[in-house]
Amino acid sequence: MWSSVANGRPLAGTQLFNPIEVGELRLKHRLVMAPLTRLRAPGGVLHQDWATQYYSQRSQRPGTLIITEGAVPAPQFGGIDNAPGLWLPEQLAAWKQVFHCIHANQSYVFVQLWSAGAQGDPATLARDGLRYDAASDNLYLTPELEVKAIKARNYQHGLTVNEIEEYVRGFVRASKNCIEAGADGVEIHCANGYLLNQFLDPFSNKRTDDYGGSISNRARFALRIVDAIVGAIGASKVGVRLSPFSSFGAMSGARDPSTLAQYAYLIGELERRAQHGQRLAYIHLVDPHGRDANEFVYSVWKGIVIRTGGLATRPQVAEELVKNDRTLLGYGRYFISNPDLVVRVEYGLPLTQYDADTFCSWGPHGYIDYPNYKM
Ligand SMILES: Cc1cc2nc3c(=O)[nH]c(=O)nc-3n(C[C@H](O)[C@H](O)[C@H](O)COP(=O)(O)O)c2cc1C
Repeated sequence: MWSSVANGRPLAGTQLFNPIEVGELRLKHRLVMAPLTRLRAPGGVLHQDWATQYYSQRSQRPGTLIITEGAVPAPQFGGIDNAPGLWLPEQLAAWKQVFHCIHANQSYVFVQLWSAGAQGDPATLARDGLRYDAASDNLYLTPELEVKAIKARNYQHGLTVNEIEEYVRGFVRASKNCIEAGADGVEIHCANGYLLNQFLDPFSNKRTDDYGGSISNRARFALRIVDAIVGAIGASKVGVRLSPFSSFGAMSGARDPSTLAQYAYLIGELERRAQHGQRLAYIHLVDPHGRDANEFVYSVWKGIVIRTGGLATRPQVAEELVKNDRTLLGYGRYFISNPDLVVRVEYGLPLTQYDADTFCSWGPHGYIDYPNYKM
């Protein structure tokens, strides 16, 4: 039923399997489950049985850090049907079960906080009486989104300063909800072309106020959110995800000459806060194919770094990256199809190939029916 791909090189005995401290947590190894949207949460409520089983399977190795799929702090943050939410009691009750089963495995969980912005669906938002938010008015990421917005008469809306403050409050409320429900922390999603990335990128941010125009202004929204969440739950419970050189979601990536400066500034600001006693748990980078571009992070940021992208089939790259003593490795797609990925990477066991058609489909197939490796 499932096909497999060779893995090959066991990473047992490398630094990947040495324990490490991340915030207040002591992980037993450095292989992290990257955030993976599965869109199986109608009304924003995770399926009680499937979701607990899914996360329980993937946290089976004690001491693993799980970063959850992107979760939406409030309806206005979304526009993506079946993404889990963080505002209703029934949504939080379902999350509570998930956290409980991860902890029962002696593993840990950070919830990814997601705001789609212009990557939300303007028609879905219009159906629910919600704005189609972004950094700037009518500056569509793609011609397809423009057509959709016009058809739905829900034109792209650049956030006002008051609305920015509403978002900040929404992020804080959701972070507190996560901690109260038992999560170990939250990851702020500033990557992959979603709302906070849209503010960072000069292609999608043409604002002329305090939130646009200069590198420091474009970073202001992300830093406001970091500071507000840190004030609410503490720096050691907060991570930030960035994708500096990725063009996913129509972002500029390596095409814009200010990308390196933009992210060096933002990460430098996070390091400055760290040196004043507010060190975040980690910075999580989505690596582009030529991953060397992200090496600058180590000269700016002195805390924990997670590197994600294409590592499952390239164990030699993983081995090289993890030689750095403050690096953890994130695995995405192959964690979907290999619930026991940690042991497979450890011993170089074959990997089950993932089925992309079931990444965001409905039902338990491709979600909780991938098997452990049979020795
Ligand atoms: C089905 C799917 C869903 C994803 N959902 C998210 C998400 O919710 N948040 C996020 O930051 N990245 C998301 N990603 C990106 C992954 O976290 C990861 O960066 C990417 O898959 C590259 O890692 P990999 O090569 O190990 O798969 C998703 C990727 C896939 C394939």
